[in-house]
Amino acid sequence: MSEKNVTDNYTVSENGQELKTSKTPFADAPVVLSVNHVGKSFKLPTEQATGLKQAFINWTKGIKGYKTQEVLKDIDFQVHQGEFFGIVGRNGGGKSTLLKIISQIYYPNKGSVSVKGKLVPFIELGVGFNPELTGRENVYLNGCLLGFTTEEIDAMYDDIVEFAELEEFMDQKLKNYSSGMQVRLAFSVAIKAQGDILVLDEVLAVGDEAFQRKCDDFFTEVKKDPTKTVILVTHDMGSVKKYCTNAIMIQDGEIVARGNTESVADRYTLANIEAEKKKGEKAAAKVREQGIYPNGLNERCPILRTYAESGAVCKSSDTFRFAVEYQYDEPGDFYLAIALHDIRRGGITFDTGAKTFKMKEHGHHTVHFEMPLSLFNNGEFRLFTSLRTPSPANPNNTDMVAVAVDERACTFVIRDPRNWDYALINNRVLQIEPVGDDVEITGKVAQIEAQKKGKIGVSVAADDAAETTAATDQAAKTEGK
Ligand SMILES: Nc1ncnc2c1ncn2[C@@H]1O[C@H](COP(=O)(O)OP(=O)(O)OP(=O)(O)O)[C@@H](O)[C@H]1O
Repeated sequence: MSEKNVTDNYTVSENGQELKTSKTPFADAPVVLSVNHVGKSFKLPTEQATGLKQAFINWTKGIKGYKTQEVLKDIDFQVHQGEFFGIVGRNGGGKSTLLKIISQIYYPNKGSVSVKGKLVPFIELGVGFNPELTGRENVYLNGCLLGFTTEEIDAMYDDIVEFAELEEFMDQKLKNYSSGMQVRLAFSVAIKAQGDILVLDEVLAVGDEAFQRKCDDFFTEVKKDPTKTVILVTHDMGSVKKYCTNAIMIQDGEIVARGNTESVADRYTLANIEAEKKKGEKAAAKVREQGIYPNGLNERCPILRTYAESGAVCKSSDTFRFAVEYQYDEPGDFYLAIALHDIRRGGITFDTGAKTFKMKEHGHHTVHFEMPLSLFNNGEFRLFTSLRTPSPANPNNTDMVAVAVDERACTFVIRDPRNWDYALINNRVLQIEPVGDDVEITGKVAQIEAQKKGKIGVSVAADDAAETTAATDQAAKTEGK
């Protein structure tokens, strides 16, 4: 794996292959967090000695009674002032451990961390809060633990309470708060405290929809402030792309991708898809060996899974190829129906219909399909396949025998710099035409039109993907919420 100095260039590298490099706009800002070759391991107990005699026997046999788990291996990166820095990775990769080391909750076994400025962590709920104290007392206690003076907390108190929307509850004991209210208070203290570096584990930043919207607005604002630095651990690639200026991906305690947020997000999505595929293969093997049927399958159809045969991160110009593996031994007609689910927006975007694909082969078989993606804007999609037989009561209808869900469904994403993110269908394939002469088509759509008519030979630049009017932006924002 080759990596460039993140202070000068963004680099995503995997198996020695550089994916993308560009100059970071924060390269000239001072470094506020430096994580230098950090390593961390934990001792996990294996055999416990029940007494001195056993301890002695274990010692003579060289049995230590614990094994060492290396959770972080040589983590090395820097964060500049003003950056919104994302840390992504699959479960158990070591992200929380890294945040705890950055926040001085854990010490590293090797390497060092240096922080310039006041660092405010929000990584473990309940730390610094006492259920027996009131909301007001807890704000002061927590502020004090974060290193603020009483005068400083006085100055930010109203802001914290207003953001948490807990004005009427501040004199109640924390133990009487709902869990959502506790999260809101803790989160508000963290983000409204006048720190320089905010360290956030996004998993904790939950709340109702209205509160999430406020957090969303806060992130958008803080991103514009060149004096504030945010370190965010998240599993949501939408947040990474929306807020982060730079990101790393941690896998098995190592940085496997760093830099450009798009590339890091794609790397993470691919890792998830790969892991899902492996789980699907394992489950299929288990069915064959042990006759255990996973969710959606049964003894009539013990195998049904859909998997990508082309890359799972696609462009609009790609044709997505996928396969469906099934086992069905009963005589008679049977069909495959395929539905396309839009993960981000919800809902079924497309359905082949129950009787479109009649299968010719019984037994254990794999069939292959392809689907052009030219219609869609950027998004995340999932293909669900069901195996169906004609309904005995009405042969025009079908009954579902089995359905491929969970890791047996197939996920793919469309990421194309020419596309917009918020609308489903791209404006190279669908346009609304004005009737009459009182509307002029301008901007990107006019360029596409002119291109189609052969008036201009240039292609639409990637930057145009960002071109949108304030009105449509607002509409999309409202829709998204
Ligand atoms: N105090 C501890 N003692 C022993 N093992 C620990 C401790 N803290 C973390 N681990 C182990 O370290 C590994 C990484 O955990 P960590 O919580 O850092 O991962 P993560 O990437 O944050 O995961 P997630 O996305 O699920 O939050 C796990 O195997 C976990 O069991």
